[in-house]
Amino acid sequence: MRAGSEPGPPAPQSRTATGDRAALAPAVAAVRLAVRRALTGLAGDGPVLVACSGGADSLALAAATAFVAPRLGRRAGLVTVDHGLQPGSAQRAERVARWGREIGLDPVEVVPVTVAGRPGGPEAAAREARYDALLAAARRHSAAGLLLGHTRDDQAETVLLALARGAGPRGLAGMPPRRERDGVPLLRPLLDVPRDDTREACAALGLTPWEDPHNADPAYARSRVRADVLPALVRALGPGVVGNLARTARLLAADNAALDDVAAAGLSATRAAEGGLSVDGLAALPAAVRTRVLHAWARELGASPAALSHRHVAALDALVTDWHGQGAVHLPGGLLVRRHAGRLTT
Ligand SMILES: Nc1ncnc2c1ncn2[C@@H]1O[C@H](COP(=O)(O)OP(=O)(O)OP(=O)(O)O)[C@@H](O)[C@H]1O
Repeated sequence: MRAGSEPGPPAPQSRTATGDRAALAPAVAAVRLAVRRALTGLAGDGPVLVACSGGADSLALAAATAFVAPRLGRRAGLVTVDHGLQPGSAQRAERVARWGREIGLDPVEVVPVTVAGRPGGPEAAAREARYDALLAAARRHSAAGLLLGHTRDDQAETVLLALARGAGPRGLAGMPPRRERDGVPLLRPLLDVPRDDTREACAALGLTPWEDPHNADPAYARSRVRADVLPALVRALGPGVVGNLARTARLLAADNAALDDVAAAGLSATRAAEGGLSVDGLAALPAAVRTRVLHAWARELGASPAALSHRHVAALDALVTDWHGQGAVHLPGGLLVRRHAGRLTT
């Protein structure tokens, strides 16, 4: 989590934070190109909103968006969330907002959130509060997209963390460059941009990013991956590792999309006329499709995706493939699924 910034004075060589001479820096050009690709062909007339913490990634993203969006005939704004968790966070958020207005972003908003009282650990609670606030701001402004600053390095870390917890293809596909959440298109234009480029772009533009102490805190698995694991892999296997991990995510995302389509058709085909799903129909499907059908069905029944685990799906699958008269399967949300008369039913 990053929650504020202190954009510094313009560097001597740059006239403004988005000025022409700064465009000579290759990193600035790389970030702008990535933003241009993400915004080209974007549907809707509303502004795009950059979610900006003041960290290097979202600062470089905001600067590039302020430059690119008007050239594509699109308004661009900025939202910064004040989690209120660290002393001075409100002032930091105000500085980010002031900088955003100075470089021509409009609308610009600081949104304070209350993290306490939300379920989960402090990081998860802050993330939930942040996304709620960002999505609400995007809806308020009828935004065509909410832009997040995740980089290629974030993607590589996500893939490694997924591998380490034994995730399936869905987890290994990492973060999508684009997806709809609560009616708002979330865009991650920098997923192919190395983190070093966002830092270099900030330096070239004379911006001083805020360094979130959480990002270096070894209490968090992601921080340890960032500080120790990825650098060790790069030392052992070469600098291509980061890009390769991100490519694995892209490849798996494409496979997932195709398999999800097949599973949607499989779900329709296995629905029983009396309700529930036909066991024979499910048994005839390849395992990779069947487990997706069961996952999609469980969600349809009301199991929350966050709480639905590999274990739940495996237990549903066992009702089909390892039937020995076992009892009902408990799904999150108090749902019970049992096998009866050749069908899975609630
Ligand atoms: N305080 C904030 N205000 C606005 N946007 C933010 C804030 N913090 C993070 N973001 C946005 O989220 C992006 C990812 O930030 P970060 O990696 O710190 O979050 P995270 O906790 O890993 O979130 P995620 O669940 O998206 O992985 C940033 O690049 C930025 O676009």
